[in-house]
Amino acid sequence: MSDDDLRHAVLRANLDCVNHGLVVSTFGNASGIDRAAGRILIKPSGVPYDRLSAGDMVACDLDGRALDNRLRPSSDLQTHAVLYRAFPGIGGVVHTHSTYATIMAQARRPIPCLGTTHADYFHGTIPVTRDLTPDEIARDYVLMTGEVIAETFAALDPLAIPAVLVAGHGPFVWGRTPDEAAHNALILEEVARMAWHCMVLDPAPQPITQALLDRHYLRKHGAGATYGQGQP
Ligand SMILES: O=C(CO)[C@@H](O)[C@@H](O)COP(=O)(O)O
Repeated sequence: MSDDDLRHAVLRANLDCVNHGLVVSTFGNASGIDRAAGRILIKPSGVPYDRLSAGDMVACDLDGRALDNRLRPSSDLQTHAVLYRAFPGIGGVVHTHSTYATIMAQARRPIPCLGTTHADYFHGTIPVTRDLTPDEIARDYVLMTGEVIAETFAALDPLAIPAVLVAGHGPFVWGRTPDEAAHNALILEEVARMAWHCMVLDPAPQPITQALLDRHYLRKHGAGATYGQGQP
C-alpha cells in the first residue's frame, strides 16, 4: 500500500468510528502501519474530526517517535506502537470509548461468547486487562497500557480475538488493515451491547458451546474458511 493509500485508510478508519457513533468529541484514535517502511500513521491529537485530512495523519516510527512535528501524534501513540510490535500480523489499531464496550471495560467484565454474532468475529471471550499499578501509571501510563494488553494476550491469538477491554478505560481493537480494525470496533460495540442486555436478564449468562463457536468462527476465518474472511 502506498503512503497516500495508507493515509486515506487511516483517515477513513478514524471517520468511520465517528460516523458509526463509536467516538464522541475527540475521544479515540485509529492508526495503520507500513511494516516494510517501518512507519506508523496515526491521527493527530485533539484535532476535531470534521477538520481532519489524510495529510494530517502523523508519521511515526515503530518506537513511537513522531517523524514530523507539524502536528502532535495521538496521545495513545505508544499503546498503538506496543501493539504493532507485539502482534506482527496486525495492520491497523483503533481505540474508542464506545458506550457499551467502555461500560464493560469500566465494570471489568470480560465478554463471553453468548451467541453467533460474537462467534462470527471473535473466537472466544473478549478479555479485560488487569489494572495498571500506581507505579506503572507513574512510569509510563500509555506505554504500559500497551504492555498490559500484550500481557493479556500472552496465551491468546490476537487475530482470532481482535479486541480487548482495558480495565477502567475502554476498548482497543485491531485488524489486518485500518478498515478492518474500524469494522471490528463496530462489531465489538454491538456484541458488548447485546451482552450487556443479556446480563440484565441473567447476571451470568451461558456461553454458546465450543462446537457452535468453532462452527461460526471457522467457516469465515482461517485456512479452511468457506465464506469471506471476516465478512459474514
Ligand atoms: O483515551 C483517551 C481519553 O481517555 C483518548 O482516546 C482521547 O483523549 C483521544 O486522544 P487523542 O486526541 O488521540 O490524543
